[in-house]
Amino acid sequence: MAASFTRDSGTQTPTTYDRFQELKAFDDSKSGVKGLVDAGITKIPRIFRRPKVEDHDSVKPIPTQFTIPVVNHGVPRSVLEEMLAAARGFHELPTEVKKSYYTREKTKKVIYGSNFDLYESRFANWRDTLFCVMGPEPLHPQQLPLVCRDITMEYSKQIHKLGTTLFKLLSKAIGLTPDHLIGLDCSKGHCLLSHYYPACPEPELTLGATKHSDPDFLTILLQDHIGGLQVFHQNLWFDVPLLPGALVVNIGSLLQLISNDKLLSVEHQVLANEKGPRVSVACFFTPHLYPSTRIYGPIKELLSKENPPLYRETTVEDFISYYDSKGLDEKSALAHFKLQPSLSITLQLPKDLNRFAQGFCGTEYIKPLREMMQITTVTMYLYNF
Ligand SMILES: O=C(O)CCC(=O)C(=O)O
Ligand SMILES: [Fe+2]
Repeated sequence: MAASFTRDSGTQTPTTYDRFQELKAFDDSKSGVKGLVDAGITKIPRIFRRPKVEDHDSVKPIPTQFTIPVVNHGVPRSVLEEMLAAARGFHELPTEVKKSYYTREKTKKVIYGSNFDLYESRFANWRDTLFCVMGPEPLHPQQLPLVCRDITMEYSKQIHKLGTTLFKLLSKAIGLTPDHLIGLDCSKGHCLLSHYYPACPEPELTLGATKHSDPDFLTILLQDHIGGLQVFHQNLWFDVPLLPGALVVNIGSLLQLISNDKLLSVEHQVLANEKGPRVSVACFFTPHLYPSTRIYGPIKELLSKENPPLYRETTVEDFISYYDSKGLDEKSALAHFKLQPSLSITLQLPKDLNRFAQGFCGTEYIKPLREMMQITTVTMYLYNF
């Protein structure tokens, strides 16, 4: 029995409850957050309650100097509208139909679920998702639910083309040849996540999506007219303005890593809302959808004496499993891959080697030192005089 401890949001009163059992009951229902809303709940279950944080209150409208650049994307408006309608159509199918796609098995290409990190996260998000792996192996259309089949294939094709163009522009923007990022397989794998954020009876107590940066190269996001997407910039939350027909493009943390911080990923969250449902469709360009032996690290052509590597190299598997192990949490996973300057410490040891033997300089000493200074490498010079 995994009883855990939580704080009753708003009241600071500690309460204990069997969180695991509640998560499992929700998971076993296979009907997602929409199932709860359809059942007529008027209070959100405890598993969705977020701990109180201050930055939630500091939402500011975007000042003029933070306007988001707008460019022509070339995807017909009708394709965007049909994709949103079909995503909504799927989530509004009878639960019995959706259940056949409900799984936590990550190897499936079409997955309906709620909170991929349900058992790892500190609180569950108020949203359900249909996840479809679209490339590099073309998905067989028959695997898609009929209600969104044709438009998903078309949308995927158009967005993949747009993504390829963006990778060429981004390569040039950071001083590489146009095909450099594509040569690193940045556009090779892509998936679509059709999110559904049902109307929430207590929106201020939870979130549609917890603060995170996307663990991919690039995300192209289509959202409907409801709003709620916010980006974290200079320690403040900013609403992403709703621009009908626009697609939001976010740099993911893997592109930040390989560009050695020339391109920065953006932390974002989605507020829960009373007026939903809100629908969005995110396209992730990511290498974790197919077997890859590539090692990703800062691109050599971007490095110099003045620009040393800021991140260590990683396999795709390690990168994704680190994200998966901690869920869509509020800490940046990229910090885990950051190289820390190594530090040399000179210790003058007393002649009496007994002190050494007693652990003056043993692991008991080094471990807290590492933690305190957050360093990964300690070089020690031992003197004996
Ligand atoms: O629904 C949105 O606007 C954002 C979705 C998102 O952040 C994601 O899929 O990673
Ligand atoms: Fe995201």
